Amino acid sequence: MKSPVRVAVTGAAGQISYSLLFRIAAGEMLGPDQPVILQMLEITPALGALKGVAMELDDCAFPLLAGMICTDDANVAFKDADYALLVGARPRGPGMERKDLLEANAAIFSVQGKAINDHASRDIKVLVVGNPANTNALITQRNAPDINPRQFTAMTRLDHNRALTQLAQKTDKTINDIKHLTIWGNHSSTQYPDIHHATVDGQDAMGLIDQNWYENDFIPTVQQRGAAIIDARGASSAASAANAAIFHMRDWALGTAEGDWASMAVYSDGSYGIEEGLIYSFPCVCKDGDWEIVQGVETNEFSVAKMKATEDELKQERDAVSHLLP
Ligand SMILES: NC(=O)C1=CN([C@@H]2O[C@H](COP(=O)(O)OP(=O)(O)OC[C@H]3O[C@@H](n4cnc5c(N)ncnc54)[C@H](O)[C@@H]3O)[C@@H](O)[C@H]2O)C=CC1
Ligand SMILES: O=C([O-])CC(=O)C(=O)O
Repeated sequence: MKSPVRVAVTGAAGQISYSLLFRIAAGEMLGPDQPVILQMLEITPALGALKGVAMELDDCAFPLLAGMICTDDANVAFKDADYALLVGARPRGPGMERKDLLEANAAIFSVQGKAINDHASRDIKVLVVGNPANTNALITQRNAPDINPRQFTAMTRLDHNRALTQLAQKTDKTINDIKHLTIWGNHSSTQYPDIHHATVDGQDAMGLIDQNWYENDFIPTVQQRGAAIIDARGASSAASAANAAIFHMRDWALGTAEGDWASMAVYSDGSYGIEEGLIYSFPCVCKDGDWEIVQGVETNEFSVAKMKATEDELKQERDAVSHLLP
């Protein structure tokens, strides 16, 4: 058995964490031979509810759960953390865009970035889930100047998974038949779900569907899926978001599937002409605990326009929080 690693989870008494924590403790994120210590952060009024979650974790008797910390102090939650999942933030309601949450949520991430900088493991891997996720990840990263910016990522895996299922259902195949699908850009309604390189059971995806379905059905369905869940459920997606967080971290730590890639919002190095330093979703391959942006993916005029539109939105979001970016 390996020695335990420390996993910090914020918003630990919220609805996403109620799915997430149990799967981390069951070994679904870091593997069946990796014990974990859960370091759970909440705001003070939610500490009672968090205690209840910790009691349930106890009652699961997970063999891999090597310890738990419940706290309302970010400096304690991130102490020596090897992984951090930043979930704690307000969710949107009907009729809102995710960027409408910037004002309510952005300050959380500057505080937590500083706490990570001062207390976490120098090798920490950070995933930001709380919305607007890409810009919150940027705020976190910029407030943690002593840590390599590559270690701060945001979640577009839920969008990736949504796109897989839409394409599988349309082509009457399973998600296991699909490879090389990409979500570019922001986790927002400007994201660009791209299937130009995707294959379905070895066949070119674009040859199996028509352009009208792609542009007017598939793309808007994936872009608006979060809002559709809010309308249907009366609350934003939780179990599917937790699942995507598990997949993102699992792939980052243990590697992406052979012969495929995953969508991850990562620190742009200028690839595909995207401004350096933005947290932008790219096709990524992970190996040995590190990610790499897949290079050489061809982009036509349609794709370039969509990639640029979502980049422009990220620049606007960044400019709106410039006071939080040291
Ligand atoms: N990136 C993505 O694909 C997705 C992102 N989200 C986002 O995830 C976030 C959380 O969603 P839910 O769990 O449904 O919300 P929730 O409201 O059920 O839980 C959020 C929790 O965070 C806590 N919290 C607030 N401020 C905090 C702070 N400073 N430190 C620690 N904890 C804090 C709250 O007390 C609450 O318990 C939302 O911003 C939501 O929009 C949701 C689905 C998908
Ligand atoms: O739509 C929302 O506000 C929650 C979310 O990010 C998603 O489900 O993708």
